[in-house]
Amino acid sequence: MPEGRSGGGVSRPNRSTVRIVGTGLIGASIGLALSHKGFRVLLTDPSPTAQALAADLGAGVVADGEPADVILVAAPPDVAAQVVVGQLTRWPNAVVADVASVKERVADDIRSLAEPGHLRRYVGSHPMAGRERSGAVAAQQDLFEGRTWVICPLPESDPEAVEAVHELATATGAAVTTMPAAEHDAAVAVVSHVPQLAASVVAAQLRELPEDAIALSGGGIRDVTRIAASDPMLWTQILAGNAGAVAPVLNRVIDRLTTVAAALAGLAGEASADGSRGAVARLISDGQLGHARIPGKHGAAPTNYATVIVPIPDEPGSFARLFNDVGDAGINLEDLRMEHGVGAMVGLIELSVVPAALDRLREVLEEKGWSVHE
Ligand SMILES: NC(=O)C1=CN([C@@H]2O[C@H](COP(=O)(O)OP(=O)(O)OC[C@H]3O[C@@H](n4cnc5c(N)ncnc54)[C@H](O)[C@@H]3O)[C@@H](O)[C@H]2O)C=CC1
Ligand SMILES: O=C(O)C(=O)Cc1ccc(O)cc1
Repeated sequence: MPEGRSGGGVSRPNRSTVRIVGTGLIGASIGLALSHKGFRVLLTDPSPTAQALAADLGAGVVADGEPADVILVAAPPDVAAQVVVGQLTRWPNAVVADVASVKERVADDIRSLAEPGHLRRYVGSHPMAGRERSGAVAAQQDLFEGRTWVICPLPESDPEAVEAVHELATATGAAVTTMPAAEHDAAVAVVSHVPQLAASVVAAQLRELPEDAIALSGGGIRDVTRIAASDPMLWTQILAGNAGAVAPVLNRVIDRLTTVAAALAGLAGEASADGSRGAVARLISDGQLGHARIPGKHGAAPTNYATVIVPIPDEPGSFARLFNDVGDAGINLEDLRMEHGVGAMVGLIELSVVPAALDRLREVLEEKGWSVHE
């Protein structure tokens, strides 16, 4: 799509070569997925080590001077706009997209830095998949499989450019949805940014806990705090970049917690207890209703899977034996979780299947000598 050609005359770009700028967790994961699908992937990162590592892991090749049809900027949010503008300027025929977790701030910065004529080649985007770890070493080829990838075009974005980014996102296995940047930012404030703060504040309570208290940690605290292991630098940038949308949601959370804290103080005898149990129950019940709305795999309607818990010995080959036994019986595992047993060398594997497969799963496992718990 050469600069200066606009309107109906824009030709369909050749999308076979993709450049990824920023080869950390997300950049390298995209590179792995697209390389696997036969795209030629070029890698660029200001850190020579990050760039070489991504190439070594199979995310693409380092080829700085070679042009690409589409450039995906997977740099940290606070430099994303400036990197996008640099790429739009350096490669006048390329579509340029970013994958930053915040969209309105990045779009505003691009608009103020870029030449207006370049904006038609820019498309904002955000894969709703990630990990609590950084760098190419944590990259996964299937990271985007079945996850949502949001595209936030500018009003100026050329439909061909949007289509090019749509095609790449789809090639990673993601399901694409399109929405304005402001709507995206309001949504991720609730489904991603406040959850990060909630995980961090709960995990922070563990810092001073005595060893024998921390030893009681089970599935609940692990589930609620998994993303507390995230990178503080990245998350400071994300939260600062979406501060306007996050602050009001956080205030609503604080209001609800304040109500429950007052109710519990009442029940503890420090104040009036009238209505206290109702306030506590309302919060837990509203949480239940909200939780039930989280979509299932591949964005499908929420599904209640049936689960069994299987203790496995902490020794080489146990996992493989269990999975082979399930696989040989033709049973599809929908999900699995593992907890480490306390005080014994066992792991507790929670296997999730569709309810109709539960009896067969239980039967097969017992036949093969596994003990099975509900
Ligand atoms: N971590 C996550 O779970 C998700 C992150 N994102 C977004 O993806 C982007 C990248 O995040 P991660 O891969 O997690 O971070 P990361 O820290 O793993 O990788 C970032 C990479 O960008 C490079 N970089 C730094 N400055 C640069 C510059 N000026 N130009 C080009 N590259 C530069 C770094 O050397 C590093 O290799 C961020 O914008 C983030 O908001 C989107 C979805 C999920
Ligand atoms: O680890 C998880 O479950 C996540 O949800 C990670 C994540 C982090 C940042 C994003 O912008 C999108 C997804």
